[in-house]
Amino acid sequence: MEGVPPDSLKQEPVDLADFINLFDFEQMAKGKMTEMAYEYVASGAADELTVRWNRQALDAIKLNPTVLTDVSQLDTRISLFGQKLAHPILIAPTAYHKLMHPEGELATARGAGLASALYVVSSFTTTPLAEIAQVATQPLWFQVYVRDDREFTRNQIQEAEAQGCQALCITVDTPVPGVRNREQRGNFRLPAGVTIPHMGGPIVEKKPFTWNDIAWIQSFAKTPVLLKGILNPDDAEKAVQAGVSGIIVSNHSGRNLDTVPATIEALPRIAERVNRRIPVLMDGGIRRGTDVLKAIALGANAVLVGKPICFGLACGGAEGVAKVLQLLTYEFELAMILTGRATIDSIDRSVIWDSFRENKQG
Ligand SMILES: Cc1cc2nc3c(=O)[nH]c(=O)nc-3n(C[C@H](O)[C@H](O)[C@H](O)COP(=O)(O)O)c2cc1C
Ligand SMILES: CC(C)CC(=O)C(=O)O
Repeated sequence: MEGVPPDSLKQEPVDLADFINLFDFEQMAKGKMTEMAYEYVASGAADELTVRWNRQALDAIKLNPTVLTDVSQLDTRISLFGQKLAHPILIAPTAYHKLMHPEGELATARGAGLASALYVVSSFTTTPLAEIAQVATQPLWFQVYVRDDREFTRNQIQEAEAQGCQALCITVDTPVPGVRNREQRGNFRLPAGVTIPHMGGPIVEKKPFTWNDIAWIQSFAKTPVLLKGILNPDDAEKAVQAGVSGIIVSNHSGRNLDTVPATIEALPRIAERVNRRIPVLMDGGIRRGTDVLKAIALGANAVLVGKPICFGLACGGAEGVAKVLQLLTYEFELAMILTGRATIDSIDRSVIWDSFRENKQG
């Protein structure tokens, strides 16, 4: 697959009306991407146990609806760091969008605009931020992979802020990439002509990446700093103490350290520890409107979606990305109506069926 130009992607048009849920996109994307690109996106680390657990744990949670409440004024809006968002579903940072569609990140940004979604641009973007910013109509945030070279990192962050990115997500769960057997078997290589203008090169260093680096970034960052990839409540507490603006509970879609728990399992104890001092976001396996509702009920202020966006992009460019987000927001609205929750604030723990109590009462 080495040297495959992006225009070799199979770009016959598909009818997006055929897609009725997020799982449909993965099926279709398989036929639309090179095998190397598909394996890169679809795979997880090692035995992919955490990939499976992300979904299984969400599926295992039951809902406890309230009937006959007035949901005529449904309101999905949220506010994060003073930024007003139409709904709590964000585009997670994912690398190399030109592997998925010739228009790459430009199509993603247009799709985000069509679906009123905030887009977190990966530092492995294959399109310069300056070009993405020109087509974006919704807020952009920037995800940062911190390199050993501090000057490089400082310039990368300052450039992102200069291009209008409104927050920084520092990824803390990838000092080195995980054991990615499927990626190895697929002999992953960036095709000729596809570049990563904000990264300079792959993550090769075994970094002494610590809380000192976070303090250093905070010393010059002008926008809110979030830590992406927190699973341990003690780390969440350290993040609050370090004065970061927010955290993202994430296991990187099970792509880094296999056998860590599902994010929906880690979320409640992290939310409890943080106790609303800073926003807590979450990603990993969100595919259904009910998943969004469950995450918010268990303490998330917002969720991010990764793989389905990549598959939507592969299937239909900007419209594919938009369709993924529109299906998910629509399902989320239905979940709110059907559980009797008219606002995001009203989605609390009481919407989760308490199986434990049920068992005790026999
Ligand atoms: C193909 C792919 C590329 C990714 N690239 C990045 C990246 O560049 N930076 C990052 O912080 N996370 C990256 N992630 C992780 C996502 O930001 C996010 O944590 C995860 O995909 C969410 O889970 P989901 O895909 O099950 O929705 C990537 C994930 C995928 C699937
Ligand atoms: C280049 C990779 C490290 C990007 C990433 O985070 C991923 O593939 O999960």
